[in-house]
Amino acid sequence: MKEVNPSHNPAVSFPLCLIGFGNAGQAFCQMLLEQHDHVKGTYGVDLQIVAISTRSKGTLFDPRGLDLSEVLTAVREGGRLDHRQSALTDVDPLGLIQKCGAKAMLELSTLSIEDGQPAISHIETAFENGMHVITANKGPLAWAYSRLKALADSKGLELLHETTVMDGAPVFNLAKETLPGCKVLGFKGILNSTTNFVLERMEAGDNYDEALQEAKRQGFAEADPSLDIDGWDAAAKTSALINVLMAGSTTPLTIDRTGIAEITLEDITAARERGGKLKLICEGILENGEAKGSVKPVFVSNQDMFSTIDATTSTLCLKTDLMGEICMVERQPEIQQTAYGVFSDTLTLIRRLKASGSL
Ligand SMILES: NC(=O)C1=CN([C@@H]2O[C@H](COP(=O)(O)OP(=O)(O)OC[C@H]3O[C@@H](n4cnc5c(N)ncnc54)[C@H](OP(=O)(O)O)[C@@H]3O)[C@@H](O)[C@H]2O)C=CC1
Ligand SMILES: N[C@@H](CC=O)C(=O)O
Repeated sequence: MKEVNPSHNPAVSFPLCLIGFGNAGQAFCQMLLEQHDHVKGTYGVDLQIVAISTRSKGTLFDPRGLDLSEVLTAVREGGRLDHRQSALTDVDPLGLIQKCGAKAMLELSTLSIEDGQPAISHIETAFENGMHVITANKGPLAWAYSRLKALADSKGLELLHETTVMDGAPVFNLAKETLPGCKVLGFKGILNSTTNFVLERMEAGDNYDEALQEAKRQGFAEADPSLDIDGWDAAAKTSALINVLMAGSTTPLTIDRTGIAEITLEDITAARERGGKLKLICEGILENGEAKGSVKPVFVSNQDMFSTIDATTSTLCLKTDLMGEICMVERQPEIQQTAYGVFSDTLTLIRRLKASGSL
């Protein structure tokens, strides 16, 4: 759909606050730099990042909007955000969310598998301060989705989270927006790029440690890659899918989880000799009316579509009551596809606000 700013009115300023400025935050800002004028021309909205918080690289706040090009150069060249002294602040993330005056807070901080914190508090504080929320961090969905969604609804605010599973591929949008009347009864997928990549490299005879280093270098491994290897990231995604699409109340701890740490070259060779591969499979099922999840390495035969899911590629098959099974494949995503997930949620938010007349 082509939407053009029809009124030729001056663009409406739309300030954003970023909590977290690592691989995803920086890639999103790069995309925003490139797409800013297009968004302004199409939607009549002037997207401005007014605040950025990190754990160790510094915090920035400028209500007039930060110069993204300068910020990106500073962090890439010096590893810190101190490009302009006047924008530097030492306020903590919650204080920054309270004072920044943004219309939306983007939660792009590190996954915390034990409890989803402090990202859950960041989101609650944003809602308490009248901000919409976009999260790439799956912890809050895995630990507190129904509570956060209820809070958002009670305040007439949006909670958007497309990036949490399969980056920018429209997984949640597919189920929520394009399959009216359909119930999701279960799902099966390969949802963790790092483990899929490492297993494939091991199949090719490469060294496990080198494969993991490469996943870190390319920016898709978690800050603590044991969260990928031990199946925790996949468990958080499985939990998020169950909680959002199947009205479940799981956490990563209630997902039946086995990672790939124990898989040996002998296991991989044995799978090849049996005519297949080992893949880390995520599943959600309904058992006696209760939604349950599992993550485990499974033998997949070479005739199975899942055996073609190579490198960082991921896939998800949804089992529905009225539309049978629908599968989506995200072919070899890079960090740009993560950035697109956040960018697409930003546009979804703008479109919804415009449609409801609140922008
Ligand atoms: N990378 C990917 O391909 C994808 C990532 N995701 C999710 O997106 C999120 C971000 O990922 P990514 O950018 O790769 O992760 P990074 O580790 O590269 O970046 C995380 C950022 O969050 C900051 N941070 C951590 N804790 C806090 C805190 N308490 N307060 C403020 N800032 C904090 C870090 O600060 P500092 O810079 O000082 O370390 C860093 O800037 C994660 O939750 C991840 O699971 C989702 C889909 C794909
Ligand atoms: N660490 C994750 C990144 C995206 O969620 C992965 O490897 O899939």
